[in-house]
Amino acid sequence: MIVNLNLQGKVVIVIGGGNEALKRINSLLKEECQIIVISNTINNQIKNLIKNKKIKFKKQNVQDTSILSIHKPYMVITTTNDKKLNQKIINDAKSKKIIAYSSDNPELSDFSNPAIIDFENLIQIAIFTGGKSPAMAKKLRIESERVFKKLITKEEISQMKIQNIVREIAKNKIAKQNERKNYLNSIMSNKEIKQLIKEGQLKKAENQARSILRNWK
Ligand SMILES: C[C@@]1(CC(=O)O)C2=NC(=C\c3[nH]c(c(CCC(=O)O)c3CC(=O)O)Cc3[nH]c(c(CC(=O)O)c3CCC(=O)O)/C=C3\N/C(=C\2)[C@@H](CCC(=O)O)[C@]3(C)CC(=O)O)/[C@H]1CCC(=O)O
Ligand SMILES: NC(=O)c1ccc[n+]([C@@H]2O[C@H](COP(=O)([O-])OP(=O)(O)OC[C@H]3O[C@@H](n4cnc5c(N)ncnc54)[C@H](O)[C@@H]3O)[C@@H](O)[C@H]2O)c1
Repeated sequence: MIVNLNLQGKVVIVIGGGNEALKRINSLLKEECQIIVISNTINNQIKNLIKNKKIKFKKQNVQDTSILSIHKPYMVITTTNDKKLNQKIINDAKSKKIIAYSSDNPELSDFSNPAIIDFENLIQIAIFTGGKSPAMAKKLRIESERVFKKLITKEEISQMKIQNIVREIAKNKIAKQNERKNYLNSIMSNKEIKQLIKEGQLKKAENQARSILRNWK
């Protein structure tokens, strides 16, 4: 089942510092969680992230699962090239009710990683083959990215940003969900707002949406 995990403010440990660790760190960076990398070596890109204070680093040769009791993470991702160690970590994490993922063990992991098409961290499209062919997931991601980039316009992304703002206000202002839906749809199809978005006048478009909300009966 594809779900979206909320990791905001949570501690996530990544064990290992190679290419696979980097892939996992890059997707975690969008989640506003606290990332701690534990490894005996790290590649240059991870080094840069540490230098820029995006992630924390503990140089350590991991031999047992004591790091789980020490750091008490919400999630652990193990990416070492030592299959036995990865397995030990993932098993102990499960017994401690920590969400666990191992790059070399999809069967034991609590979640998997689809190929993702991302638009400004506002829209994500996932392609998943259920472990049948990650390489095909990547190929289809690259092909569909081209199509979706044509399909989803800059104006629609701006509309989404406005919807996000006025939707929150509407939750307090309009009691009935059905009415809120009508209001949000009216903003989406409002010609004046569409025109302002087209002209790049986003603040004016937002104010117009706010004004319609103020007068909504
Ligand atoms: C989609 C993507 C997302 C991401 O990684 O974030 C992703 N793998 C990608 C690429 C890729 N991975 C591998 C190759 C080489 C070809 C090959 O071996 O097949 C390529 C292609 C390349 O690199 O070009 C090797 C590989 N992958 C896995 C194993 C272990 C195993 O199968 O046991 C091994 C063998 C390791 C070894 O041999 O040591 C397992 C998984 N890989 C998954 C995701 C999950 C299933 C997703 C699905 O089914 O759709 C799953 C189950 C992991 C999980 O649980 O999350 C990302 C593309 C991102 C993009 O560019 O968009
Ligand atoms: N899921 C996927 O899509 C996918 C893709 C490629 C590879 N993999 C798997 O991911 C694993 C890692 O791949 P990689 O390319 O990052 O490998 P790598 O060899 O580049 O990196 C392994 C890292 O783990 C660290 N490490 C190893 N033993 C350690 C220990 N005891 N304590 C601390 N750190 C330790 C190493 O220092 C290194 O930084 C492999 O097992 C591979 O099979 C999965």
